[in-house]
Amino acid sequence: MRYISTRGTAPELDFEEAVLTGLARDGGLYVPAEIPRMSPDEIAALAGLSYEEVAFRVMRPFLGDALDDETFRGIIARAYAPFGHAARAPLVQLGPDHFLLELFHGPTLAFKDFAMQLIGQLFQTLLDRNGRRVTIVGATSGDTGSAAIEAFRGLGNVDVFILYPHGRVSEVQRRQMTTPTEDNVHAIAVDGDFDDCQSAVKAMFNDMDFRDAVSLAGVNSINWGRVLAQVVYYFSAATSLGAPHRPVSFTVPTGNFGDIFAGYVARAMGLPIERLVAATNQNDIIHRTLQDGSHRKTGVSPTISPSMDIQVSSNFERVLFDVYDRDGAAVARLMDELRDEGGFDLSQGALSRLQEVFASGRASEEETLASIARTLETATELLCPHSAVGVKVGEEHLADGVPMITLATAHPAKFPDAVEQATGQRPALPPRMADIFERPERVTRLANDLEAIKAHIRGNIRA
Ligand SMILES: Cc1ncc(COP(=O)(O)O)c(C=O)c1O
Ligand SMILES: N[C@@H](CCOP(=O)(O)O)C(=O)O
Repeated sequence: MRYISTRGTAPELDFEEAVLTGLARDGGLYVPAEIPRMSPDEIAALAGLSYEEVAFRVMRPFLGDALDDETFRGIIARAYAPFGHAARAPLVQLGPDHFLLELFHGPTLAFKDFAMQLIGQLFQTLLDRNGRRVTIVGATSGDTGSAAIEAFRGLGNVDVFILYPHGRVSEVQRRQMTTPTEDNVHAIAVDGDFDDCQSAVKAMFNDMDFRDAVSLAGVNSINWGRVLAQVVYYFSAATSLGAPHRPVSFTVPTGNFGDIFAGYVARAMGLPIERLVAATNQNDIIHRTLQDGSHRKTGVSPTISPSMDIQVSSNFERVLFDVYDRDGAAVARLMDELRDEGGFDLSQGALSRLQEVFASGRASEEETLASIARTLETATELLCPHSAVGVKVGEEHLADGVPMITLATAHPAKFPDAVEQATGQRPALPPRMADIFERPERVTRLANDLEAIKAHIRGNIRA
């Protein structure tokens, strides 16, 4: 299995190098040279299997000879053992054709744990066997950072630095990043928004001296391994509702486009997905783009679903690569336009190809609060604001006879203020996290200044 860059000029890599490398050296994102397909019989055989077995069968074809089967099964088993639900990703019914896929039963209560727990185990195995160490630098709007810190805390050959936008994550999210005591993990509060943090991370990858000097690695969805691990729950959910014998649709609360891109990969592998619906909050660049092909940044505005407060959706580049016939030079031109002019227009052909697969919708702040309240009343399900955006948009895309599965991406207790505002109920954290508000915090606040951030990282890597 070979991996190629969406900008066409970086070296092709195998699975191990693609995962450890992160951003391609031409600034692009790695994708498989070809997506492996599963036959209808292979997909049907997944129904009723454990989540871990589905994970093994779905991900195995992407690994090539990077790991033997026994080692990979061990990685999967350790990754999902800490989850608080036997099904890992249970489905609950919201209405006759509407289902909710609960992805918040992992250690940090967000869907990020599905991939990050796996990546943590994968990195340990690959680094130990090669005697390597890396510096992970990540950007977060709240959930990726806490999941990464949880997955890598205490590891001897990994230092982790997480950049989050100061004042723009929930208190629980912040404390999940600032209260771990291990000296290999570092939270950095940046005076900026998530796009600034992500842009700093990409700039560090594009600075070859810095990149090589610190052995930079990435665990944002820049990393192909992150996307791959998220493909699995599309298969587990769809097969439990009758796929491949009947198609299903998914609605995905969307920010950086990583989660919905995983659904796109599942579809390309042969899973019969009729529609992938991107649900955005008022930071709606993806919704606007899918409506009329105009992809324009407008600046990030803070919302009650802060993890989706994103306007530069990193993984959109991966789908552009496909709808531009895998022409890396064309993708590089679009990305240059986005950087230099703040946006670009899709060709009519590219837009039509996107619209064959994707639909979209948005939710205002009021609609998000109403969605939380309504879902509690009609289905006794307490939603986080991101999942509420998804449910509102999912409801608008119900089609007779095709089950709609909306992804519930975080636990409501991570966003208690919004949930209380909508319902009067303040959701409790699980007992193991109950003392998070008493633990001391450790965080460095920095200006949105690339050189200052790099200097801080260099100065805090363990010898
Ligand atoms: C709770 C939650 N929902 C939705 C999203 C959006 O997912 P993606 O960035 O993969 O589009 C995020 C952030 O990634 C998140 O943390
Ligand atoms: N919403 C994310 C943003 C970055 O996520 P990634 O999945 O693209 O790495 C977050 O919570 O940090």
